[in-house]
Amino acid sequence: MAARLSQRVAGVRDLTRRFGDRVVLDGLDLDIEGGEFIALLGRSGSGKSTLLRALAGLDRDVEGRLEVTGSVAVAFQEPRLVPWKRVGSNITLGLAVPDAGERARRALAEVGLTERAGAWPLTLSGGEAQRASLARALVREPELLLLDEPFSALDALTRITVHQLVVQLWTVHRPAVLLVTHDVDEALLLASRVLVLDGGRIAYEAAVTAARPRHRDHPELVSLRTRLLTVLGVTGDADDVRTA
Ligand SMILES: Nc1ncnc2c1ncn2[C@@H]1O[C@H](COP(=O)(O)OP(=O)(O)OP(=O)(O)O)[C@@H](O)[C@H]1O
Repeated sequence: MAARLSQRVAGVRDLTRRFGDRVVLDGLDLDIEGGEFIALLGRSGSGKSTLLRALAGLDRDVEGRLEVTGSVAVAFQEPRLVPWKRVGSNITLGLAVPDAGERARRALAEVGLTERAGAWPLTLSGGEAQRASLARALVREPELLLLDEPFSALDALTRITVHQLVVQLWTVHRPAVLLVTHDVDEALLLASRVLVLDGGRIAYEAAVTAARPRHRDHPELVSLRTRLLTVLGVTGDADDVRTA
């Protein structure tokens, strides 16, 4: 897929989402440029998944303007593989292109799952299932990849491996990425722009310019981490970077 840097793939203006009397998104504005890697932080219940669902076209009850110009793929916290289809068939489920099989083969190879193409989803480890979920998203060659806490259920070591994989896939394919996460360090290690959702709007944003692969002790990340924890209202041990 060709790089589509600097071309807007999504534009959101005055986006509002109410659930009964509760206003979760309150006139939110956001532009997503082609090829950028955004991490979206915010306290639990601040509306991160609600925004992601709106961008994915999964919520028709939002008010305001929402323009998504590129193709979109989503990966969720749980891999959501269909248990009665083998891994290879899961990757291309609903994909109506003539070269679906070849695309699936390539995508599985990219996430290191060639050997598991014929396996049943329930026999995969958590990390393998999440990699299959990434392959299913990639095979659609999205211009906007929406990731809703896809790493949060993984153990620490697997999470590091999958982080590296995501950066590698992003570097090669260059979709714009919107990653919802609770983890400030994850946001700083991966993203080129970090947003904080609060009060129904983007309350804070910062660019992250450090070269990848990044180390959490990089001075830019250290200073951004402190700022983000303050914005998120996290007090106490500064090493405790999970916000919920
Ligand atoms: N379908 C729904 N009906 C009623 N309320 C909802 C619905 N979906 C979300 N909400 C409410 O909207 C608020 C924001 O939810 P959302 O899942 O977007 O938050 P979040 O920031 O992703 O939270 P978390 O970090 O805990 O996953 C919550 O208070 C939630 O209860």
